[in-house]
Amino acid sequence: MSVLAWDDVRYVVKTKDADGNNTGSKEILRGTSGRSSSGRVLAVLGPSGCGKTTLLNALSGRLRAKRGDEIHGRVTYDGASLNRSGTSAALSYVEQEPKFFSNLTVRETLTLDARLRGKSDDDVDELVMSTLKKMSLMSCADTVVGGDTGGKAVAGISGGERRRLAIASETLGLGTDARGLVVLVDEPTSGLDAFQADKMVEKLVDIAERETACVVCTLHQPRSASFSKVHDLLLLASGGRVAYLGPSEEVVEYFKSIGHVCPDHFNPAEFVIDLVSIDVDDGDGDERIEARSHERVEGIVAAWKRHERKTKIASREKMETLIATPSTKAVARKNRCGPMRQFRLLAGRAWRQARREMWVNGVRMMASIGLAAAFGGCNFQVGLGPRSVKRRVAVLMQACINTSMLALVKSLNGFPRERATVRREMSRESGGYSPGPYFLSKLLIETPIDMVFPVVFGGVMAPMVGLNKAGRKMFLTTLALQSAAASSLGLCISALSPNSEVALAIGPCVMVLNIMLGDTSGAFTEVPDSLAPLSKLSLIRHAFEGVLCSEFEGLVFSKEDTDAKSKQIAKTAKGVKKMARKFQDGIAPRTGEDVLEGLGLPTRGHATKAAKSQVGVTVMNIAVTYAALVCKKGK
Ligand SMILES: Nc1ncnc2c1ncn2[C@@H]1O[C@H](COP(=O)(O)OP(=O)(O)OP(=O)(O)O)[C@@H](O)[C@H]1O
Repeated sequence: MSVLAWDDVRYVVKTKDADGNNTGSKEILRGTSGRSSSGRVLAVLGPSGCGKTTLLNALSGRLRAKRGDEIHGRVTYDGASLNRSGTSAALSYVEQEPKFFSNLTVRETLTLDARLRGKSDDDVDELVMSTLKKMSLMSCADTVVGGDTGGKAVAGISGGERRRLAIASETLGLGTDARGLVVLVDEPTSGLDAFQADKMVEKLVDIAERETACVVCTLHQPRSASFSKVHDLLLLASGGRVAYLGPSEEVVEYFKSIGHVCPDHFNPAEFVIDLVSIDVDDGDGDERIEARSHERVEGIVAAWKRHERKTKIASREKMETLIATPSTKAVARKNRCGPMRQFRLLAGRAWRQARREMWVNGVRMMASIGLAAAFGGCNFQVGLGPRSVKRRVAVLMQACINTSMLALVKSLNGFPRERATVRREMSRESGGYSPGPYFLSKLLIETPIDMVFPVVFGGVMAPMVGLNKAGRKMFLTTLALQSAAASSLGLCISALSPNSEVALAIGPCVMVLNIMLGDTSGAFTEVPDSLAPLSKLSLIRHAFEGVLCSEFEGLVFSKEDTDAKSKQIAKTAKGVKKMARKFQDGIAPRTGEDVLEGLGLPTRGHATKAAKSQVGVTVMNIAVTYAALVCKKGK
């Protein structure tokens, strides 16, 4: 038998008021100790806010101390520190609200997990099938999981099925591992009806017994039938103080021995939770009720300390014996596949996810065509007269901004939500994957799809406006590259931001700065000399220069404007004369090269250079995103 033990786990956080001022500190766990044995389920029970989830996070090594917080204590498995590499146990953590890729079916999700754990193709089908059966997921095996992974929210499996899938996904195939298995499950029954909750507890007991795993789960108000199924119980009072730790069947007897008798036909779980709960004075003036419940809880905690002290010598001897026994399972084995295989598997998932989001892509396509029609309609056939220069420049700038904004918002909106799922998977000790294969597969699948929309937008708009046909190919290429550059900026901001709200707040501001620094030609704004070096980082600048050059190179202007608006102006003799004079005096440009010269841009081959700069900015953003993913892996 193996033992998961934790000793004197303390967690103190700095507290702040609503205005962010320090108000002191709060001791969430005040030295919690306990143990759980392999092949058994330990249920952590206690009133709301007593620290059950915090304890589970501490056991899994997920508790992250912010500045000023304190974490102490030791968690061991068979005497070796649990959260160090080379421990003799695989650790699986099942979150309260598990997140998955929404468009994959239950079977596909488990198949990918099995493959990421390095199972051979021959074993995968059998393993997935047996897991589906064991976790009662056969009826929904081919239903999409659902939820929201960044595209649109998808209807999928029920809450209970989702929880069972999470447990299956985290423990898949680990029973065949040479190491021990620790499964930590946070609130597996919350939100389920009593029958489903009972079934869930049965599954946990089954995993513990079949896989000889240490299963530790937090439970909310289990009904008597569920309570009788778990092997051991850890009852916590406020501050994570232990009120009982031992076999669940002995809890009633123990409390009887300290003067708290469970009435007949009463759910023992409810009885013990009530005993350690504080009856808060609800303002009816009877403060004695609250004082009495405080007194009762303090008495129970003190009684447990005395009881523990009495039994300590015996239990310590037992523990030392266990630690001294060399574990037959103490063979650390890396349970994952190589980066190339990870890449292939994750690219397959990214493609499936994207393919099944065709509805969203259809909407994006309609929006691109609609916007192009609006742009084209407002600037219909600008002609080749002197006035068309200004209109061309304006339309090109608008196209760059529109393309950038759409791509930026898409990645700001989607990536942080996808990261929540990916973070869970990456941090898995077994069957996890590295940021590199994930990120590369995402880029290779999604970027080409994202580039289609600006090409459609430009392809519809350009002939409507009457843009230069000779430069059309380069114009569309620049817009496509711009979409990739803006999307990479969105990924970068999302990866550096702590959450999607921060990313969505910062993203548009960064884009506005890009726009401000993007017009070095002075067509719309002047960039001060001091900020000129920064403008090299502006993705709008490179796109704008690219589309200007592709548009104006080789263009020859006519003497007169032929569009309706210009004809209207030309009706006045004064207007006609003014325009003709400008053209003769050489003030109005005669060729596109004149325009480019006037804007301070090279007259030949600059569009290709600008495209290279766009690629440079994109690569830089991707590199920063990758570095952030590596640094924040598992956080
Ligand atoms: N970072 C934090 N800063 C301040 N207080 C915190 C922090 N994390 C947790 N708490 C507080 O610590 C207490 C324990 O939280 P925890 O989520 O572990 O309780 P719980 O027993 O799981 O509750 P529930 O059963 O309601 O889910 C709560 O009062 C919570 O508000």
